[in-house]
Amino acid sequence: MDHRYDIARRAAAGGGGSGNSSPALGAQSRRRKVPPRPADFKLQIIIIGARGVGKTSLMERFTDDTFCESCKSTVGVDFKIKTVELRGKKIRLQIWDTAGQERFNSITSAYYRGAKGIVIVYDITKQETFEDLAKWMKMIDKYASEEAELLLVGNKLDCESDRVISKQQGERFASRISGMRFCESSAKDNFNVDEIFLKLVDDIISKVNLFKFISNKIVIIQPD
Ligand SMILES: Nc1nc2c(ncn2[C@@H]2O[C@H](COP(=O)(O)OP(=O)(O)OP(=O)(O)O)[C@@H](O)[C@H]2O)c(=O)[nH]1
Repeated sequence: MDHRYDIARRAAAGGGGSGNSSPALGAQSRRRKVPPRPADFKLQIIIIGARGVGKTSLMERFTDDTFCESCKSTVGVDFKIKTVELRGKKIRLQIWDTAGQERFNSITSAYYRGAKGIVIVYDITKQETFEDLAKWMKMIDKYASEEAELLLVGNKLDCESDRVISKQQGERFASRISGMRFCESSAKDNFNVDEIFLKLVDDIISKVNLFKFISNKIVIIQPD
C-alpha cells in the first residue's frame, strides 16, 4: 500500500462529507495526486567543528531557512533532510549535524564513514576554533572515507569587526590539504550557505568519472 495515496484518500474523505462525490470538494481534490518523483540518489554530508561555531545554524539555514540566536548545544548528532536538483538529478541530502563537544566524539565518529562530503566549520571570531582544526583533521583521517569531499568554512562573517582569523589564514589551511575547498559564510545573514552545500554536492558528483545509479545508491566505477 502506498501511504501517500492512503493519506490523500483520507484527506478527501474527511470533513464529514461523502468522500469523492461531495460537491464541497473541488475538482482538484477529486483528482488523483501525482506522487513526487523519487530521488535519483542519496548522499550523506556531515558537519563537524568546535562547539558554538554555527554547525546547527548552517544546517538549519540551508534546510529550513531559519536562524536561531540562542540555539541549544547539539547533544550527540542530529540530522535534516533536503532534496536538491543538480545536473538534472534529484538528490536527497541527509545532513548530519554533530556536537562540537569532545565528550561526544565516540558517538559522532560513527557518522563519518558514510559521509560523501564533510563540512569543517570554525568561527572567524574565535582563535581556538581555528586551532582546533588540526584535531578535526585527525578525526577525518581516522574515521572518514578517503573519497569524502572536504570543505572548510569560516563562519560568522557578519561579525567582521570581531574577526581574528583572516581569510588568507583559512585559505592557507585549506590549500595544504589535498582537494579541500574553502569559503566563508554567515548563517545569520544567509551568506554563502546554499553555496556550501550545493558546491559540495556538485564536487561529489563531478569527481566521479563514470557513475550509474543502482538501488538509489551512487556506484563508483573505476576508470580503466
Ligand atoms: N553572528 C552570528 N552568530 C551565529 C552564526 N551562526 C551561528 N551563530 C550563533 O552562534 C551560536 C552557536 O550556534 P550553533 O549553530 O548552535 O553552533 P554549533 O556549532 O552547532 O554548536 P554545538 O552544537 O555546541 O557544537 C548561536 O548563538 C548562534 O545563534 C553566524 O553566522 N553569525
